[in-house]
Amino acid sequence: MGKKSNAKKTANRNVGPVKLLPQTRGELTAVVDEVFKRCTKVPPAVAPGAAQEWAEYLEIYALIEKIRNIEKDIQLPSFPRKEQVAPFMSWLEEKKIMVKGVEIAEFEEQGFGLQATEDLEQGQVVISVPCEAMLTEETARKSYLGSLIERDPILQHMGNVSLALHTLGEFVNPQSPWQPYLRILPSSYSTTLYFTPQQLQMLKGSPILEEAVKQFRNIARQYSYFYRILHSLPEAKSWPIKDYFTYNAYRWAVSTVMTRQNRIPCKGSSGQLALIPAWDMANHQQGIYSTDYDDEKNCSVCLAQRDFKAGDQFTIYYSQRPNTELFLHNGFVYRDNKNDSLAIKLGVSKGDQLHDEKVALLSSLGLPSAGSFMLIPGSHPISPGLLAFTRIFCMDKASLDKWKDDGEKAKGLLHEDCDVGTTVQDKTWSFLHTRVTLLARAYPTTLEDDETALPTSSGLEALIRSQLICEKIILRDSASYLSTYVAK
Ligand SMILES: C[S@@+](CC[C@H](N)C(=O)[O-])C[C@H]1O[C@@H](n2cnc3c(N)ncnc32)[C@H](O)[C@@H]1O
Repeated sequence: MGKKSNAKKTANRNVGPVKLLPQTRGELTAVVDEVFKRCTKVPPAVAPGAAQEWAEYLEIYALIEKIRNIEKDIQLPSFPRKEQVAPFMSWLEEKKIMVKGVEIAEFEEQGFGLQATEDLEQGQVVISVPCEAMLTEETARKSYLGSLIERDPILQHMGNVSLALHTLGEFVNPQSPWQPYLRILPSSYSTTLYFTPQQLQMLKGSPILEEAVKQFRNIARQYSYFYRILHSLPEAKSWPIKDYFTYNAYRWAVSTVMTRQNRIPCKGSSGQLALIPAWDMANHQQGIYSTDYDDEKNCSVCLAQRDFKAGDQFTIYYSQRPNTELFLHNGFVYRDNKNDSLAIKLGVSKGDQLHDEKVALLSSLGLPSAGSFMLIPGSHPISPGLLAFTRIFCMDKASLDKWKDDGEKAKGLLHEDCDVGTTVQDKTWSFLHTRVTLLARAYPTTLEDDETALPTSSGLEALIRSQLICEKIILRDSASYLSTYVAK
């Protein structure tokens, strides 16, 4: 949760990177090549099953562990986090970053955050950050990595990857103007990139598992791809990033960007990703979005989302993310998340005799023929999209004919009180009930197991248990809601 402090380590910014012996470098390059080969192989025509994906993940994980072991002496500079607060505050002034009425403080498992030093009124400007102080896709292009970013297809199209390399490139460059900002960042994260296979296995049953495996593979691929570039490109020889580019360093940079990035407007385009110093010290709380961009002054502005009393934690509202996304992209879970949901994967089979009719009716409602449909917390757990999909999925030819030609009438399928006839409706409830029951059974632990274990868990285990509890509560409430219809 962005919390790990490196307070016990001593600052070693004058220590240069450790050079590997030629033989060790050769050994490392061979393992990196193997990771690259495995992560870039053309996927088979038929998607591999979960068991095969897991087996491949374990193989790539073992190779990455080998790499981490060879690279273990090449460490990023580390700085005791608390000691960076004073220099960071001076740097904010120098860069004309305005921070009024809040200061940096520690908030247990949330890591660093902001604390109100005076009463703040809703709508009051608390932080404003000029664009020139941020790390952005544009500053990445202007940095020493610019020539690579200009011609590399991945860096051209993936702003987050280019920002991650830029962040690492500046962190290992003692001359970087962003040093006081980069030194105050967490040294480790709770994103799934830091999970062991045993910890990932605890997520069995959760839709997060498949996504986390994909994410791990993507980052392993990117690491091996950039390793090969940085060790073959002639101009990279003098780049500070080259000697520090390890799997651990890349994972850190990717997690930094993943957990802190924001999109800011950019003339003539849809915007660009940025790391916004000081604003990104605020933790998340359910509420209203209160970050704005002042085009005239070219700065990001953060307003108080509500009244805060002196001493309160000053929080912002990140976005409408369900916990599965907060878990995957931000490394935390928000209990009582009003925007929570749990995805059920459904699709109309190509072999279904009514496939074309069903797909046509689904698309008239803007629904896909296959994809993720949501269960939501609360008294009506079947989201409109899930309800309409399942109704159409369960229709026979006569029902489909009845609904197909009138787009307006078809919209009624999104509403629970719409009369679709008892046969279709009964099938719908029964299908959903069975599905929800099966999903709940796919987890190796029960809701009670996780609730009992949570108070004595800590770190990543506590994070995983919290997520499992949120998912299982949605499933439990959905099953109980559906059973009232199925029992009738
Ligand atoms: C933009 S940073 C906020 C500052 C961060 N806490 C730090 O120590 O630098 C976002 C990260 O803060 C943590 N965080 C934010 N809001 C949280 C919350 N409500 N509960 C737990 N962790 C939270 C998560 O680790 C998240 O990835």
